[in-house]
Amino acid sequence: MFLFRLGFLDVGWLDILDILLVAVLIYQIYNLLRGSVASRVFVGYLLIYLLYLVVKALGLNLLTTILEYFISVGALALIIIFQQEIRRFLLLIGKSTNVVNNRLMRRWLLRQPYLPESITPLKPIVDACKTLSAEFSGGLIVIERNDDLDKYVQTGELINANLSKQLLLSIFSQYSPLHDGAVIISNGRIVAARCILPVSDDDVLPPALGFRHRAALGMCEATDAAVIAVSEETGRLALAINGELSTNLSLPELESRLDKYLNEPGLKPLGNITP
Ligand SMILES: Nc1ncnc2c1ncn2[C@@H]1O[C@H](COP(=O)(O)OP(=O)(O)OP(=O)(O)O)[C@@H](O)[C@H]1O
Repeated sequence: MFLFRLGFLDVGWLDILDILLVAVLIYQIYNLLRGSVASRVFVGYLLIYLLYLVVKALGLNLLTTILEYFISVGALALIIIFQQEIRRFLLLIGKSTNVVNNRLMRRWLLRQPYLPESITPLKPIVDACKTLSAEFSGGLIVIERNDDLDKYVQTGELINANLSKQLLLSIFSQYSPLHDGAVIISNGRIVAARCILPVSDDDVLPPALGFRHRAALGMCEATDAAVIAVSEETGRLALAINGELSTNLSLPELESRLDKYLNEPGLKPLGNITP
């Protein structure tokens, strides 16, 4: 598998593949830790490891032995320090390979027949967000994509009604007994309200953002749903998708991001946003 020679090094296809895989891994770890205290610990550990390699190459035996001990104990310490990040990383991997909860995979693997789904129009959702934002009413709206959200539906009150802007506004009205928690929307229907979502423990979130936003982020870390949070304090709109929370979105931005994410080719159709 020899490809070319770099100085005294023989480089093959497998070496290139190896380098690419390590680069992807380091990039993913960097993305996961970006901005957190853990990232500084990671850089510190990496520097000590580089020092170890240099010291070993120079043949400084005593220092090499000390650093070897430090690195092996450090590996254990890293697992403890990074437990939240490791958990999030494993959750992301599990989410992307989630066969049981993924309806497309289930259909394909278990040969379940294709049942035509009704579509979720985005316009009533976006219109409701506009009003909620203007009136400084808090809102938390989960829109199902492929992952089954039944587990979260069970934590709230079942509604199973046609999706409409008015119904969403009634649910999130401060006088409604259902306004706390999240609304879950699936296949053009408001399935449940007052649902409890998993809360993210990401320490990169600005302290100004409270549990509504943490719940939005937590839900999109655990599933592939899109989650909209309307802030009661500021009226600002935020959208959580694929483990990332985008805050301070304008209404057109919210519309286009939702449209792009939910109507991606290969997914069940969810309808278009009409202006
Ligand atoms: N885990 C959760 N699941 C569902 N809803 C939640 C969860 N945690 C909080 N909420 C909802 O968020 C509401 C407000 O929480 P909080 O004030 O901490 O949020 P926030 O992010 O600061 O948003 P806001 O800007 O609207 O105040 C709660 O009353 C509740 O309705």
